[in-house]
Parts: sequence; C-alpha cells; structure tokens
Amino acid sequence: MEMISQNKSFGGWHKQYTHRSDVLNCDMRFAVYLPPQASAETPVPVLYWLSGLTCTDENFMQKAGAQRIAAELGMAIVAPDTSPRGDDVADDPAYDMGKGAGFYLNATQPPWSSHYRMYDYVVEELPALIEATFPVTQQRAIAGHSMGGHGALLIALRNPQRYSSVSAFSPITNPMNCPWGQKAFTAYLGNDRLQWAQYDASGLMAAAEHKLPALVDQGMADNFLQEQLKPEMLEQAAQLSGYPLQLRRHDGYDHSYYFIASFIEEHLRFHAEHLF
Ligand SMILES: N[C@@H](CCC(=O)N[C@@H](CSC=O)C(=O)NCC(=O)O)C(=O)O
Repeated sequence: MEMISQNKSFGGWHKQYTHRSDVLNCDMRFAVYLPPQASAETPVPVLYWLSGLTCTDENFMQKAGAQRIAAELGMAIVAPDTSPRGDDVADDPAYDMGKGAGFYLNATQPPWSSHYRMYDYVVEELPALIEATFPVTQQRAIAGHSMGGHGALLIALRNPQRYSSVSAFSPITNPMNCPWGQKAFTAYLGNDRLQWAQYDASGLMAAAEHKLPALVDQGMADNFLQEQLKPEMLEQAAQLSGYPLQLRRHDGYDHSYYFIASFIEEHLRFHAEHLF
C-alpha cells in the first residue's frame, strides 16, 4: 500500500492510498479521513461512503464538507473508488456502465466478471485492510449517494451484523425496475432475475429480519427521481417488513453534492448515535 497524498483538515488528516486488490485483480485507490482523536490508544469507528456514477474517491471528500463534523465526533471516513480501474479492466463508453459504474455487485458475466467484484471489495477486503492499517475499531457504518446509496443499502441489508447503521442520499432503491439498474444488472449478472434480486434494496428490505437504523434523504427537484430512484418503492418495502426506515423528502434540492453538503452533518450525527 502506498500513500499518494495527505492534507491536514480540522486537526485530522485526509489521505489517499493506492493498493493491490486481490478481489478486484487490479490496483485501487481509496481515501481516508482520520479525525484528530484517532490513535493507537483511542481507535475510532469508521463510516464507509460509497459514491455514485462517474465518481472516484475524491468527489465526496472534496465536495460534501464532512471533515469538520467527523473531527468533532471522532469518526473516520473511508471512501473507496466506484469500480475497478486500470488499462486491462473492461469499460464502456456510457457513463452508467463499466469504469465508474461498478454498482457494488459481483459480476458473473464476461468481460466484467474478471474484475468487477465491488461487493466483496467493500464488504470484506477493504475493511480488513483499513482495520489492519489504521487506528480504527471494528465499529462500522455505511452510507452513499445514488448508485452508492443503492450500494450502502444493499450491503447493510445483506450484512446487518457488520454495520451499526445505514444512510443514503438519493439512492437507486429498486434497480430491478429502473433503467440504470436493468442495464447494469443485464450486463454484469445476465438475465437471471434471481441473481438480480440479491442486489435489489427494496426486495431485500421487504424481506429483512435483522433491522438496522436507516436514514434516507431525497431531494424533490432531483432530475432522476421518478425514472431511476423511486423512493416510494423503498418506503413500501419498509412498511412490508416493519423496517425502521426514516425517509425524508426535501423540496427544491437536486441530485448534486450541494444537496449532500446541506444534510451530511445530520447523517454523521445519526451514525454517531449508533456507532458509539
Ligand atoms: N450524466 C451525468 C451523470 C453523472 C452523475 O450525475 N453522477 C452523480 C451520481 S448519479 C448516480 O449514481 C455524481 O455523483 N456525480 C459526481 C459529482 O461530483 O457530482 C454525467 O455524466 O455527468
């Protein structure tokens, strides 16, 4: 693992690293924010942030303004990339397929299956590396935006024992029934809808038994709201299983990081309630 940048921020440190990923079979980059409290004597819990289509580890760290509150709360934040990277990794010219669009699943179909295993990377490999390297505890929360909101929800729903809480901004809630999800699932998973269902947040929430605190914020001026995101599907799923979902709608907010920056403090404080 190699550190490629570091910046002091609110008394803590924002750092970027590259490392070899055995799961993804390529070199990867991630970012970590370590608050001032983090030390071998006082390890801190970690919030994993999953970004959306076209993003890298940088979008959240540079635009969300999360570092001030993370420093106050004593919470580390880890932001992975959104797909495998490198010259030998399959890609597609469209922004919603291939690099930058890993959808946090394990692809089963060629040419994607040789690298696209973001589910295993985020659930297993990256936390193991983070916990072996930095002064952090095994207390974890997970959050994300759009495609990353979908990733955070499905990963928390499938691994409730690994996280204390989950939150999302503008998540894709029902990828089996929206154009972004159907395109990605067909390419990465083939036509078997039983495989698709393993990665559908609404289906997973409707059937959930072990329930985590869950917060979702959705802007009502979001261009993707009706065709791609469909928060009402997650709401219906939560009603079916009695899931403790807090879904908030905000007039006038769009899909951008201006929306995320407006409410990220509330998400960090929500996670802190359950992490500490
Ligand atoms: N057509 C756009 C689409 C890309 C986009 O809007 N990406 C969002 C996430 S959308 C769902 O996952 C994003 O977070 N963009 C990065 C940012 O910093 O705002 C395009 O190609 O630009």
